[in-house]
Amino acid sequence: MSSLSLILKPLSIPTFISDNPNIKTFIFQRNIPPPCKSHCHTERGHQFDVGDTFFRSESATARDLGVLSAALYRNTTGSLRVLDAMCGCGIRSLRYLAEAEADFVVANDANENTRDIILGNLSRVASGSEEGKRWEVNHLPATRLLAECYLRKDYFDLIDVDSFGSGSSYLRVALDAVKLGGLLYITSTDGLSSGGHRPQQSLAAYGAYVRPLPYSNEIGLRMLIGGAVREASVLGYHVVPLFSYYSYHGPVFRVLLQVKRGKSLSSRYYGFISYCNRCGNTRAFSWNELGEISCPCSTNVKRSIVVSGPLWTGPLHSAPHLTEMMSLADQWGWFGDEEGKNLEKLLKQMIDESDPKLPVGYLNADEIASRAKLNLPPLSVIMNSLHEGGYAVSRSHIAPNAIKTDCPMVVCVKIVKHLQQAAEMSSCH
Ligand SMILES: C[S@@+](CC[C@H](N)C(=O)[O-])C[C@H]1O[C@@H](n2cnc3c(N)ncnc32)[C@H](O)[C@@H]1O
Repeated sequence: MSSLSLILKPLSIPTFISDNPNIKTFIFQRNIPPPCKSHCHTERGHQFDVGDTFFRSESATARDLGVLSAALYRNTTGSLRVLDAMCGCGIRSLRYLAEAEADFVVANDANENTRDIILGNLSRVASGSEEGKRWEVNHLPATRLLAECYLRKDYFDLIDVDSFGSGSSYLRVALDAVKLGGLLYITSTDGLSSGGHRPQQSLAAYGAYVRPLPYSNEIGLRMLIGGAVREASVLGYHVVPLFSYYSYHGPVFRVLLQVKRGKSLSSRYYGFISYCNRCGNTRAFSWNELGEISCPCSTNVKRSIVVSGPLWTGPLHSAPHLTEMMSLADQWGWFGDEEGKNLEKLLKQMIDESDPKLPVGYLNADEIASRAKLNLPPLSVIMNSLHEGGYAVSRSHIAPNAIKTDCPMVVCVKIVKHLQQAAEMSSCH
């Protein structure tokens, strides 16, 4: 220990910050949370330092969703070991420890320069210390860390992979290292592939040939889940999406999957999606029907139908899981402020989207308007009419200016025209 730190020892001033590594060690050994040093942020009441690490405050919602699910998992199973494979400044690890009360968290980031920032932030969790073995910090490439965990049979309840790009190269190793019944929180930021602009890339990453469809951001989620379904199936597992979340900041596609024993490559929820440019009809179908793709409206199938797949065609969320997330967030008092209201709205929309009658995709208001050749009334008015007509309908959390419905586009266009006529007639009277 340096003479300087010896001099400072009796003072043990928590507000003292020094670049001298000996003094820093002294502070950590006493488990006194050092104050935030630079680039301070606060999220859900936790103050933390981001330094020069990669951090986006816009990802707070994705972190909220992960923490709620982790806490629910812990409440159900009684334990929670988390591997935060790409932790940046360690904010997720901190929140899994403090809010979800994880028993143990591995905070990993390949970039060694993040170490001091992560250590500083995790030491803010009152009962945590590296020595106390409630958390540890690593700097390995995520694939290597996950493979080593698997080889040691050190399985985790929750593996969070907050990667850049398609994220597909982490799927197999993450599936290997997660417990059966455990959770995988995976990411893609590959908006070009979901838009259908790089079908070769989506084929390489997820085994799905994706072409441009009007609900590309939902396709991004289905592509990611489909890739996980395929990888899980190789290992004899299947995955169930507990929620799927799209954020236009990035864009970022995030999916929380529960991993279970038994294969799931059945045609029920894994197949192809076709969209007819002529009538706007979307259809999900299995590989058995690949030879007979058609649309009732179409005379020239080849020209007017776009097909993508294979992808996940099943539910994007589990409504019971989302309902539990809602009540936990409410119990934690999260819905009080502006940010909380947005989260509450998001969870409600996701629950509405989980109606099993709702098909794949959504109808964009602009597309309905251009097919009807008129300005649309508010979406809430259209949704009421669709409800009255006996159709299932909800908003989409993915596209604010769209609706999900089992009403075919042609019928929807007729309803909109009818609404317009009714509005014109009532204005004449
Ligand atoms: C999107 S950021 C993580 C943000 C963080 N999870 C959060 O919520 O603030 C991705 C992080 O992964 C790290 N990274 C990139 N490639 C990696 C790899 N192959 N293995 C582990 N970490 C990696 C980067 O250094 C970066 O900090």
